[in-house]
Amino acid sequence: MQLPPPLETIPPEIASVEDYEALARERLPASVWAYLNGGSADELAMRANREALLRIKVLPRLLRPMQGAHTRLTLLGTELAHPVIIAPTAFHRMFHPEGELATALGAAATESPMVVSTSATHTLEDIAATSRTPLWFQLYIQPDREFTIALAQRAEAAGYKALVLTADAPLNGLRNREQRAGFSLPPGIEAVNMKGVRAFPPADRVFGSDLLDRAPVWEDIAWLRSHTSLPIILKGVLHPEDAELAIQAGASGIIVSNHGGRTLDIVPAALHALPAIVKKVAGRVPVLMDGGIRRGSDAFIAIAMGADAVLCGRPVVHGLAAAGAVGVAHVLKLLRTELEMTMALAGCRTLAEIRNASLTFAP
Ligand SMILES: Cc1cc2nc3c(=O)[nH]c(=O)nc-3n(C[C@H](O)[C@H](O)[C@H](O)COP(=O)(O)O)c2cc1C
Ligand SMILES: CC(C)CC(=O)C(=O)O
Repeated sequence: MQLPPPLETIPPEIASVEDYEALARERLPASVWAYLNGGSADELAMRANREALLRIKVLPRLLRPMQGAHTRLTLLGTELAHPVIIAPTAFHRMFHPEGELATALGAAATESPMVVSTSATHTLEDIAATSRTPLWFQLYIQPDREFTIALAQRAEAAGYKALVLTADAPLNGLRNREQRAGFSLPPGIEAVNMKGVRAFPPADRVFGSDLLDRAPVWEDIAWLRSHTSLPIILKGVLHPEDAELAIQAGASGIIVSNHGGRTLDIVPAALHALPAIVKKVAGRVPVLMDGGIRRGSDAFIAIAMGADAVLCGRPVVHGLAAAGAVGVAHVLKLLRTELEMTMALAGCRTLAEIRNASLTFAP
């Protein structure tokens, strides 16, 4: 697959993460862009993620001491320099020739943990060998359960620190934008870690298809736990009762997410679902959130509403498409710096102090 050369240096007028969007778009075929930036159906859930964040305002506190300010946190026993994590996104070689290896280098430059997708385009072992930051492996439980276990065990052997079990996509959402743009995977782009999986041919129906009949259920979490010692983080939780079931099933963490608005389109913004889940979980396991994080101040708001950390999806891929590892590093650096500036201007010395920040709603 031929892409125009990535930028070698970052133009000085690139001031914010969203400036990367235009640079990425120029470098990608229209159908690939539709896959990357689209949501499902009418893209209501995707837009809701942004709108929810834009409506929250922070009442800053004045004249507070800031000596020793930092963004460190400990998550599942690992100390992290900051709370911005790379969300799992599929097929990085479709956006840049070096694919996930470039993303992992960018992550290392900014001490950002990375969640590697089941549908990565480099082997999970090669990504681990390149990485210098904590890696988590995102797992889709496959209809072929034996294959799923083998994949999870490969991730454990390669040094991944957790499994992120994505539960909100037993089927792909209705990807109307992709359909209209005629998206299909370009030649040479494949989910290499899935080689050898027992294939179930695509069905022309939803109900009664093998995919749905073999879709994962709650019992699969206990089954997965019996085959791995890695902590399992459940991704895609929006209902507080599902957060409770996840904890009962032995999950070590929860990601509140609507999959960036790419699965069911009639769900709330992840941010709106967050407070009830935080209340239900009551500190028993970490609660993370993704969807619409485009500024360090968005991370601040999510943390003020109870998230322990956030994940960022599309902007990282925009950075990758525009400028490879350098672009990824720059996107993450912008988010980190903006988070620190927001904390400084709001009078919060630590992430714990953000929790007590006073929030209000935009009129
Ligand atoms: C191009 C793309 C590919 C994605 N692939 C995966 C995936 O393989 N596994 C997964 O759990 N989530 C996947 N997601 C969802 C992200 O992990 C994340 O939930 C979402 O992108 C967060 O929203 P944001 O893009 O607004 O930051 C993907 C998202 C995008 C945009
Ligand atoms: C391979 C896909 C199922 C990846 C995904 O989760 C997405 O595109 O949102």
